[in-house]
Amino acid sequence: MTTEFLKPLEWKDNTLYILNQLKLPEVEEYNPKRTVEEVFHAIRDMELRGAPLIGITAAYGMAIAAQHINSEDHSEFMEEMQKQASYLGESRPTAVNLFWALKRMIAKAMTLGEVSLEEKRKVLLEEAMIIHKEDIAINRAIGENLISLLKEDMTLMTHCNAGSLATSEYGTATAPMYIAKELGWDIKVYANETRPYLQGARLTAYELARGGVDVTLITDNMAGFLMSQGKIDAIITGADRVVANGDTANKIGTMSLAVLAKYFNIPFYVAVPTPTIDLDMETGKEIPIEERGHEEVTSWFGKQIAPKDIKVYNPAFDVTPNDLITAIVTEKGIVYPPFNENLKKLF
Ligand SMILES: CSC[C@H]1O[C@H](OP(=O)(O)O)[C@H](O)[C@@H]1O
Repeated sequence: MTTEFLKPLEWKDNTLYILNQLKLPEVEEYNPKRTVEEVFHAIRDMELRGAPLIGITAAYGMAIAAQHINSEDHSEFMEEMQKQASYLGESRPTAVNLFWALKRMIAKAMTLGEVSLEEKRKVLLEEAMIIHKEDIAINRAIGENLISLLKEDMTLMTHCNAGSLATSEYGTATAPMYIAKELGWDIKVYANETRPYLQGARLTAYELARGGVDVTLITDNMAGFLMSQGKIDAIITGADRVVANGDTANKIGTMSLAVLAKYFNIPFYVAVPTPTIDLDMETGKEIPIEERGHEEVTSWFGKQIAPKDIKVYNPAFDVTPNDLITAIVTEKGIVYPPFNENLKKLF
């Protein structure tokens, strides 16, 4: 039996509708985004989030940008498209998928010098839809590659949300979990709540339970204790940027899990589509780490949970050193160390 997934976005009636993840799990509300500014704020304010989904949304944002350009002159068209791409590129710095999608849309636009403005708009919308459709196939392939590393009765742990609410359909880290369920395997999953935005509690627990996967929610500080009890067979996370030597940026707390996994000798897998791999960066030291507002730590939806003016440090990501990663699983195959030699073979 196949899984029915929540759609984090939908292009309908020439409008981009985005599921507002800030309201999940209580409310499933889709909001229309008709301007580049609206798309920018949806990404920046995390109405939607997740590296691949950010890329897909930015691609639709560039299609929307084209609809607001009225010049038939190609150089004027490209100048405005570049401007909008730079603007969207300022929304969030860590997930390389954003920049990958923007570059791909600009490259497509550059090939359209000889066609009408109307045709440019049509082709760019089609390109965004292709990027979206490709992501669905990529995630299924990641799941099929990753499940070959698992056994039917395993207990897994995942961090943050790298599921259908961060991508399309199967997700990346969650892809083998959904496929295992479809195969009738007895896979159990522990989802870490993932402070401060609570992607695990609000999104992963929600989507896996909704999809019929056996999921248990824990707070982040329980992860090590579970591992010490021998209850975790493997840890699977997503990623926001994997660089040439395999160092991996992902949600804050991921690196701590990888250290614990090493200590307790538990396999640590990173599930990632190739657009999340950035070979232009040699090591994780180069990855820009987004810092977000203090209010995400001191309150939650208006409920003050810390002193209002307390000093706060709120990095949204950390970088897991490549030597803590067992394998990086992509749609093109499973990559083992030495990552600085093996990742580039994917391209
Ligand atoms: C497959 S999603 C990748 C990645 O994105 C999430 O970050 P955020 O929720 O801040 O966009 C998280 O790090 C996921 O693992």
